[in-house]
Amino acid sequence: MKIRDLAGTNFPELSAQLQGNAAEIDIAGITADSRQVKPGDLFVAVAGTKANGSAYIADALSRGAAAVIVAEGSGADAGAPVFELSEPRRFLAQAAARLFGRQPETMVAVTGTAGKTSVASFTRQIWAHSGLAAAMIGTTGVTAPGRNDYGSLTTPDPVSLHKLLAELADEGVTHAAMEASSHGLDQSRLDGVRLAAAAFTNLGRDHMDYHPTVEHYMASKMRLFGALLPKGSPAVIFADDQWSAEAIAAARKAGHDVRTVGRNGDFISLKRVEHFRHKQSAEVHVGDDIFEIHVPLAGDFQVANALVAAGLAMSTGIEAKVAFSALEKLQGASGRLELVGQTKDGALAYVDYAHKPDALENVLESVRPFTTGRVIIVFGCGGDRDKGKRPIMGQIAARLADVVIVTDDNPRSEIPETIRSEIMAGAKGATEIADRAEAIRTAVGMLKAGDTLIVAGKGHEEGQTIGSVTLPFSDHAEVRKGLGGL
Ligand SMILES: CC(=O)N[C@H]1[C@@H](OP(=O)(O)OP(=O)(O)OC[C@H]2O[C@@H](n3ccc(=O)[nH]c3=O)[C@H](O)[C@@H]2O)O[C@H](CO)[C@@H](O)[C@@H]1O[C@H](C)C(=O)N[C@@H](C)C(=O)N[C@H](CCC(=O)O)C(=O)O
Ligand SMILES: Nc1ncnc2c1ncn2[C@@H]1O[C@H](COP(=O)(O)OP(=O)(O)OP(=O)(O)O)[C@@H](O)[C@H]1O
Ligand SMILES: N[C@H](CCC[C@H](N)C(=O)O)C(=O)O
Ligand SMILES: [Mg+2]
Repeated sequence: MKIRDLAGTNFPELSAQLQGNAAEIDIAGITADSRQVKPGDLFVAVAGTKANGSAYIADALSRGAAAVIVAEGSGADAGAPVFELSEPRRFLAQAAARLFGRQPETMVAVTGTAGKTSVASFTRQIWAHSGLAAAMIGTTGVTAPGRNDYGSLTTPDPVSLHKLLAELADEGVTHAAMEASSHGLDQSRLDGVRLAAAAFTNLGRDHMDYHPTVEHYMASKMRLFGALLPKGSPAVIFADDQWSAEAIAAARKAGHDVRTVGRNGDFISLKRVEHFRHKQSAEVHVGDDIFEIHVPLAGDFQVANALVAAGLAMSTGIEAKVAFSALEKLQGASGRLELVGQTKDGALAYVDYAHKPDALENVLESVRPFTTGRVIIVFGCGGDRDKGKRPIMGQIAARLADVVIVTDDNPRSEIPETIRSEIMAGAKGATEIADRAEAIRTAVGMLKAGDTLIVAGKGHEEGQTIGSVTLPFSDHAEVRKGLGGL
């Protein structure tokens, strides 16, 4: 594709720089990583958290880059076609969309602190139940007919994303639900994706290592409505969160068709919920129609996630009745309050992905009503991530669980003892067991009739990252091993 076609009408500042032969430069591919440049590629130099791509222009050119885009004011002149743009990240995403040129026809995205993976997965399942070829892209990777690929980021980088979307479209996938992380939104990873609808679940403390303030965090999430969703499209918003009003205001300001769900919702209005051990039933109203819905999953929050997913499916043409009947067969996303097994006398062992305060609080509160014995929790906090959440999570665990075991969860480059001691500072009476396998073994060994164990923080993850090495590790496997002897 010619560089002038990549610039299109969206980037007049680039078109203006493409004088004479420059406009005719052929672009074979695109990348923001100089190490990935192949002859004929366009290298887009972006400023990151660790490095600045503009330091790698010479590297990109030496590998055969046909042209380079840099941030305004970088003033790079390496004797090659180098063009300046005010928003190179936005260009990267839009240009990747143009180069790959196709995506599943109907795409939706969901943002929020907790529930994104679950909502994306449930939306895919509702579509699939309706006979559509549907995919989801998120923390657990890519799930589509004939595909179950592990992915490293919740929201992939734009070049990988558009390559993937083109592949999915070629495989016949017509519907795709994706997670929009705040990093992804802030870094314009989703710019260029054509969205039919978008959703917001909730906002709580997360990623405070990346966002300077909670307002910045919320504003990043609201880019989904303000910058990405085409004006007038359905914006499905969970109405019972303390940040719902803000999300509704942002979506209205952007001119969207706001559809609220939940107890305070007017699109899907939740009237009554009954929680059982492994499922919940609820009465919901949609206009004048009344439905009884059944969600075969534990955790109060799963009803909220199911309503957001139903709202998204209904916003893409699925009938309410069909969406709600699909909920009865929902499978939870891997490692989201997932019942892994039980002891002979019926104590339950769950694996969960709560790795932030609100999620931990929610999950502990969710299991209390059906726990006649003790609630036992095993968890840790990741290294190189928000340090402030550690004592808060310690306090929540100490307040809501009867037995707390603090252990390691991806210490990465930090000293594991330090992370644990920061959690322990808030967790009065907790026990510290560094080795996660031993911590799980110990907790499973404690289980008596009526108890519930939650191993939180890693969910679907299959490794433990210590330093820069990731060793194979699975909470599921360790829980099963422990239960094997009981
Ligand atoms: C903090 C963060 O989000 N970093 C992401 C970001 O990297 P960055 O732009 O900061 O990169 P950088 O290392 O500073 O380098 C700047 C630029 O120089 C380039 N470079 C660098 C070296 C070189 O030799 N040549 C070169 O061209 C890099 O390719 C990059 O384009 O963009 C990269 C490409 O898109 C991501 O891989 C990278 O994710 C890192 C690995 C990461 O851990 N991200 C996590 C925190 C994340 O994004 N998480 C969210 C939320 C998770 C959730 O809660 O669900 C997610 O969506 O996964
Ligand atoms: N609607 C919700 N409200 C509060 N907590 C929730 C909600 N949904 C899920 N959780 C909790 O958060 C954990 C992660 O859920 P899920 O993976 O669906 O969210 P996510 O937004 O994708 O998270 P992440 O950003 O880590 O990928 C669950 O294991 C559960 O503990
Ligand atoms: N996407 C999140 C997941 C954290 C999961 C937890 N196990 C940890 O390592 O902190 C992150 O990378 O911050
Ligand atoms: Mg997720």
